[in-house]
Amino acid sequence: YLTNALHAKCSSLSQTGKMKPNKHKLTHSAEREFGGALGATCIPVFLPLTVLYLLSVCRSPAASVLQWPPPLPPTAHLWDPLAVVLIVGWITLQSFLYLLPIGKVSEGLVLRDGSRLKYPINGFHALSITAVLLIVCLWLGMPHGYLFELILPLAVCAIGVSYLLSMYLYIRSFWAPQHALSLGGNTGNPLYDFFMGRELNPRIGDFDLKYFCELRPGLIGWVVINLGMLMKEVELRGSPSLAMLLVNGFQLLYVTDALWNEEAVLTTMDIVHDGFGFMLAFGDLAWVPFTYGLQAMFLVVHPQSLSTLGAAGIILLNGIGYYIFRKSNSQKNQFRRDPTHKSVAHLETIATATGKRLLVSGWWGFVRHPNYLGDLLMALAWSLPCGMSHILPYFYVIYFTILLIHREARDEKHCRAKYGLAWDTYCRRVPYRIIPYIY
Ligand SMILES: NC(=O)C1=CN([C@@H]2O[C@H](COP(=O)(O)OP(=O)(O)OC[C@H]3O[C@@H](n4cnc5c(N)ncnc54)[C@H](OP(=O)(O)O)[C@@H]3O)[C@@H](O)[C@H]2O)C=CC1
Ligand SMILES: CC(C)=CCC[C@@H](C)[C@H]1CC=C2C3=C(CC[C@@]21C)[C@@]1(C)CC[C@H](O)C(C)(C)[C@@H]1CC3
Repeated sequence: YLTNALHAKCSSLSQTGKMKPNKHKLTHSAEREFGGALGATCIPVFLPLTVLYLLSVCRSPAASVLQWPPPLPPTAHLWDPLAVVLIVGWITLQSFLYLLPIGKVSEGLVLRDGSRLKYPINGFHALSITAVLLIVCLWLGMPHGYLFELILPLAVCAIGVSYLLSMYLYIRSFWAPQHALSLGGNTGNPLYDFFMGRELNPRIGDFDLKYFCELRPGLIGWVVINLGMLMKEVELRGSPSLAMLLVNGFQLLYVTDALWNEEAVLTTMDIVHDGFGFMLAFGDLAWVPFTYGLQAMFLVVHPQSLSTLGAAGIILLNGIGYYIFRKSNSQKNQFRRDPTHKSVAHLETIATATGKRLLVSGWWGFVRHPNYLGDLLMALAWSLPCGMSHILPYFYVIYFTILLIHREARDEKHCRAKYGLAWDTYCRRVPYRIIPYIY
């Protein structure tokens, strides 16, 4: 209800706030997330250091997070001009592919001023063209395994780019009209707003910066780095291991799925609700490509032997996770886009005061976040090929559990504000959040 009141307030402000730099704040400090101003000050320092620490530990022979002193690299190993060329070249290539007039154009959800933004749906084309370019480069003899040596300078450079981008986003947001500002990132506290992001959908012309960063350079970069680790293994041992093939295959499936179903990202919390600030810029450009693939990097230095039965079990786990993840996400997207479609029309729903309905049967009647459950099962399957001897390859599944529990709580708060009593009824009908009978 508070959100709706703010929506109405912002729509009226939008009539006046177009030309002058905006200085108004839209929310009050009581609603701050991520530990408020203190969290927003510490996280931008702590997380970039965590990326560099994890990469260093992963490449060390012990690969132990408890190792003291930690195996930190000399500063000279953190910098290489080639990394700058590769990162700038990579972002330029992905921007060029984003702008290619191929694929369809889709509309996002209705914004506070009643308008809808248009988005190019050509992510899968971008992935395919990148794959062809990569194959040509490999065929011409490009030493792709060198990414293993270059990983720290690449990460430093990506972190630098995410800082520069966040500063640009923060500054330009003061010229955005009021209705284009996010409701959560405009408290008036510069550090907090820098972290959360002031502007909702910053664009340069038709180029949507948040949508581009969410799915292109980081996500595709992640699987390109994974392939680099596979090539490094081939250099060292003559052929890729089964564990490395599984990790590469699973994560490639995940990224391909995200780009194949690109349109679905238009209804996620990040695009609809969150501003574009340091959290997402750093998450998309540095955190995802350099920590989500730690398993492949771990396998280069710590080879694992995997039995056929073990591999079959892990493939089955990933398959089940993927099935739940895909089916539940597709069911909700289909329902939100067209509730009368034959695949969802038979499902039981409850009405809400907003006019939108909530599913209470099918996947969304099983638990309140079936998509998170599937995602978590996949996360576990990505770590298991690395064996049980180290905790480091399980970093992703541990971090992801924390992220999704926190995300679920944030979403719950938004839904309760949006749907009021209907949300409480839904929670009574579907009591478990992510894991049936457990959580
Ligand atoms: N790999 C990674 O790092 C990450 C992956 N993810 C994945 O991204 C995907 C999207 O996640 P996310 O954006 O967090 O959230 P969801 O896709 O789960 O969307 C939540 C929204 O769905 C709608 N909704 C909730 N319950 C119902 C219902 N019963 N019936 C109809 N609509 C409902 C509500 O929005 P409304 O009613 O307004 O439509 C709610 O705000 C997930 O699969 C998640 O696992 C997410 C974060 C990180
Ligand atoms: C620690 C830190 C800075 C966290 C920031 C969070 C981001 C890394 C994630 C927030 C939501 C994300 C999503 C995906 C990747 C990670 C981030 C950006 C996603 C693109 C992965 C692929 C999925 O299929 C997806 C498209 C559903 C998903 C959307 C959310």
